[in-house]
Amino acid sequence: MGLEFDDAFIQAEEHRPKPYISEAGGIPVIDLSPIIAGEGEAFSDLVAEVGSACKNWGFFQVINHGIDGKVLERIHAAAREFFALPLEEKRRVRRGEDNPLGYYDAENTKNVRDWKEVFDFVTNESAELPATEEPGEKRTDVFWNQWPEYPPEFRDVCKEYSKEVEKLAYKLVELISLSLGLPAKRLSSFFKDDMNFIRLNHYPPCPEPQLALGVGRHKDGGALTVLFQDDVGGLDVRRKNDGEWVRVKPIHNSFIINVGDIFQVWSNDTYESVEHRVSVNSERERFSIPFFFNPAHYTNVKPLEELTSEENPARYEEYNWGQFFKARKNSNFKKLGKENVQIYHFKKALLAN
Ligand SMILES: O=C(O)CCC(=O)C(=O)O
Ligand SMILES: [Fe+2]
Repeated sequence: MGLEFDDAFIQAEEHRPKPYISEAGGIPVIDLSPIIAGEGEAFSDLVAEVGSACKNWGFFQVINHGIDGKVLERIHAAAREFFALPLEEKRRVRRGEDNPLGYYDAENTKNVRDWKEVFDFVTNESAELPATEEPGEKRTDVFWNQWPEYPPEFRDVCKEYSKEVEKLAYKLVELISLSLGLPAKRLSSFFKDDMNFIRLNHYPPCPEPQLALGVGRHKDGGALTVLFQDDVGGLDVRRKNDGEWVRVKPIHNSFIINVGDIFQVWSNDTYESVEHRVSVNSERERFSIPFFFNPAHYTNVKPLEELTSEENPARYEEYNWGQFFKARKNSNFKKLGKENVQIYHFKKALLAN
């Protein structure tokens, strides 16, 4: 394995995981089977359940989501085989300054190195980002997928997975829209030229699991995350009611869903993007696969008109999603020594009355 423990991985004392983290009283588990009917009492109950999970937790787990267990097995196996390759082989599809997609083993979250290696790809084969508005420079960035030669089925398996998970993400966005009192398809057009990407995460056993994290505490910047994890466990979510870290208990073939920053802004803080992190352990490697469901890069994000009023004015200034994404990507790549962009930077100073 390529990772060797050094000081770059050490979290400040207040951010280190406690030796024991409770799985009790964790995030809600929601049965999605009423989606098939799409109406009726069970469906309305489902919408209400999704709404209260988004409001109280920002996170929930779904079962009976309609994705065949074999699809999950195939992507899990492909990830396992890819990360087991020699480092030189993985580095043939390495992420670089000009293209942030592919293999990478030196990502920082909030300027501390994560104990993980990743492989990123976009679901649209390539993705375009808006021009950088720097003096003397007008450049459009294009990201493109870099597919490894081994395992040979890797690309097809990734494509199969992305198609399935994208369908699920659309359904979840519809449920969340309904839960906010909006028409089911209210948000669909934002995702027309989406900028979705999938990350394969591999967290090797860590010699110092009490000092490091697989991913440091953060909030997801996009609209919605649909995460598959294996049965090892390690995802910790900050519980809203008391600020405690709770471990998400793995449920075989389930997905973990969380609303990202964009939903927080669209819903004008009705739903909140919740902090989470990944703890590692010294014995077992862990795999996880987040799908980040994002609108088109040209989307300007702001609170939805239907959800604001004179009594509940918009709490955020509009911001451009593509620029936000790019700023985040750069700060993950480089140790910048400063805070990366956050949605509270767009929060309006509201006059108290
Ligand atoms: O591995 C996990 O469980 C979560 C990873 C994560 O939060 C992320 O990649 O944004
Ligand atoms: Fe995350």
